[in-house]
Amino acid sequence: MFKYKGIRIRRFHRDIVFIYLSLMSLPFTLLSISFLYLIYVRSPDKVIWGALVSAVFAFGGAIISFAIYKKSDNHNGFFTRVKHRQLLARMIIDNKLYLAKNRNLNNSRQKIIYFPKVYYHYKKLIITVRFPMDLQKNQDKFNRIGEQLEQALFADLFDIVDEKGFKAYKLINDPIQNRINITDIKPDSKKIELMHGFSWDYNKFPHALISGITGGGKTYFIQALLKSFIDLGADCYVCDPKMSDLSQLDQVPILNGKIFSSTGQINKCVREFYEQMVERQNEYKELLRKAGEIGKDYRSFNMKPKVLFFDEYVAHMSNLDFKEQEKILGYMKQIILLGRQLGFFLVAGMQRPDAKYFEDGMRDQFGLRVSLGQMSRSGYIMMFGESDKNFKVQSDEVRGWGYASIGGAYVRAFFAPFVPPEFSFYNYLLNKDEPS
Ligand SMILES: Nc1ncnc2c1ncn2[C@@H]1O[C@H](COP(=O)(O)OP(=O)(O)OP(=O)(O)O)[C@@H](O)[C@H]1O
Repeated sequence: MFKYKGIRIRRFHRDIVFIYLSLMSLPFTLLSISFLYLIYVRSPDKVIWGALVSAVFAFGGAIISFAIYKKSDNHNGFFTRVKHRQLLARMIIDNKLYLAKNRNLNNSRQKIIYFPKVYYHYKKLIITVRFPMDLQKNQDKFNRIGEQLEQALFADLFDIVDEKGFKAYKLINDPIQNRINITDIKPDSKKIELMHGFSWDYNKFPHALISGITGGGKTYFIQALLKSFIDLGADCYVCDPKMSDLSQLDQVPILNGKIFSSTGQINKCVREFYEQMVERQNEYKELLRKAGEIGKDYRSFNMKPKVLFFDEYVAHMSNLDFKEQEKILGYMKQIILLGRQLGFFLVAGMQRPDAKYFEDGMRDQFGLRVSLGQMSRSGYIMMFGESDKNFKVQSDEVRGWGYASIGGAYVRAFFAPFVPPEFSFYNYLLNKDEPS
């Protein structure tokens, strides 16, 4: 079946921006020339004045064209995409990724006999660049071109797909542009949008693991998830041993009595959350038996989701004695294992996912994994496993940035929903009705 691969990159694309600008200025230039010609024919004595007016008009046209170009060269505008094509053409030409031969023995000028079939495709914020796998001289280079593409296009590589005859690199253009505001998160029974074009299907990939250096934005991101689940009508519980901003939320009716900070309270909360899940499991089995169906989940029986937010999970665990640790770990494993179908979700925050408290492949069971702020290579490996991702650092001015992966897919650059200074989470929750 025919599949649209995108716009083929041609040699002339190396100057495509200039070509577009010239075409846009052309009407102005033609009008100027016509005007000058008219003056010359009708009043030759005013030709100097006419030339001046024409020049100003043509120059104005060039400026307008340039202004349109500048305006459209951001936010994934038309010229951003034109520029990408220019960059790709230049990359192919400057790196001699084509085949050429001398025109003849006496002429050292070269004739290109093979220009690779590279395609550029852009849809819904995603750039796909396809390189040919045609056994030509550069196939090896095209197999390892991801990092170069990221740098040239100023984009984040999030997937590489092998297609028939092509290798497709998928990138997000300047990912910070896809950042959303905390007030723009509109969760539904299927997903929570975390960035434009990046949503978390929490039923399919349940539980979230969030790590981050101090000041990386963990608490803010946990707040964004808490807000989303509360908006969904979920029953939320918060364990916050650090007594951060989250602890203050105990004052709002919707979270009253559901925020825990001391070691004893937190252990009790985890145990009770687990017990509620076991209770629901029995109820669910009964309902399922009556309905005589399989393959359903909590949503089929109008059960509301329940979410346990556990910040500083590792710090809390390291304060417990061995016996208590075993107990909490046991509850956590069960919640992770059975929670999806029953609508019991876990959002765990920590500085580093210490392997000691994530035994038996527990880490891989977290559907959403997010690291915030700059982490060490070993920290990234702990979060996402071994990957060839090129982890870059953002400027100090940007807060709440990091990397994310859903369902073990390719790790991608992430910007947590932006929380503007005027947004008061406390006031927002004050106006929320308690879940029935
Ligand atoms: N998503 C965001 N939107 C706006 N500002 C943010 C965001 N994330 C972080 N910040 C800024 O960074 C600061 C630190 O964020 P936060 O308190 O979430 O860090 P943290 O990782 O929880 O740190 P710690 O572990 O030390 O508490 C915030 O006070 C805020 O100014």
